[in-house]
Amino acid sequence: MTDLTKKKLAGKVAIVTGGASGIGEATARLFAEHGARMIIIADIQDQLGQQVATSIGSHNCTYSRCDVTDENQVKALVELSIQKYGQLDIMFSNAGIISKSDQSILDLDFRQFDGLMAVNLRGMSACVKHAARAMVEKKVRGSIVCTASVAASHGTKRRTDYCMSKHGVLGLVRLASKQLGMYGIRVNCVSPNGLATPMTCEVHEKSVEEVEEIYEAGRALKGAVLRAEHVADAVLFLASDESELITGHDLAVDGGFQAW
Ligand SMILES: NC(=O)c1ccc[n+]([C@@H]2O[C@H](COP(=O)([O-])OP(=O)(O)OC[C@H]3O[C@@H](n4cnc5c(N)ncnc54)[C@H](O)[C@@H]3O)[C@@H](O)[C@H]2O)c1
Repeated sequence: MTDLTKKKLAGKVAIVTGGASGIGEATARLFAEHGARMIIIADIQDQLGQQVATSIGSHNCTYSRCDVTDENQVKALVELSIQKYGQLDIMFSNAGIISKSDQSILDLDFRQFDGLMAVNLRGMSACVKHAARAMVEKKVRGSIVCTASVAASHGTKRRTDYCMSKHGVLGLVRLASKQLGMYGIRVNCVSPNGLATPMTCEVHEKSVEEVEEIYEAGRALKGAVLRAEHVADAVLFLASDESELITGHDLAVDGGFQAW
């Protein structure tokens, strides 16, 4: 019989990139509720990241500055996990950005494109690479979860660079799941459609309520608001042993956005 009181991440060590805010913060909090031994919040917002870590508790959460665009910083982050906490069981590679300007392919600005790709695709690839290397070396049957988006599998009328970057994340997840399966390492992603986080409120220049209204219109499922906690639930499932046989999967958390 399933033990409903069992903590799903008991004893696990996890890294959450972009953990100072939004989906990453909600996930770090949920990982702590589910008994993770240590959660390392990695971000570039030092004050916020430290605040989140302190509010979760210094016994099971810490903040470490890491700019995911710099491979050496990602490598050092993973080494910190191994040196201080003995292993790395879960990498939630979630840090991401969205461009302010709403360019189409006709006016694609490659400076902006390069800046976004450096975080959303190169940064994510560095996190998968170094987490996987540590897991292979330590013979840990780890779980790597990336944050993709509904824009990973659909074309968009706007946000050209973002859409391309998230298609790349889906490719990364699929190929890494094939390549790392022989080591017992699983690689999956979650794909939310729009929700109100600091990132989307800033880009739309609108309040939380206004942003929620914009995205709600695109969903089949009415009467529920998509929040970061819903995405965190999906990440927890993919990070935990409950999804032991699931790899290479893109789990949509979109209220039926992709159902047509
Ligand atoms: N909010 C949405 O509607 C939505 C939908 C689909 C996918 N996503 C994805 O969810 C992820 C999290 O976004 P969010 O909505 O929670 O936004 P957010 O802005 O609240 O959180 C993103 C975090 O990533 C951090 N970050 C940015 N650049 C970084 C870097 N170079 N190195 C380390 N950390 C960095 C930020 O400081 C921030 O704390 C992103 O990958 C985003 O693309 C968001």
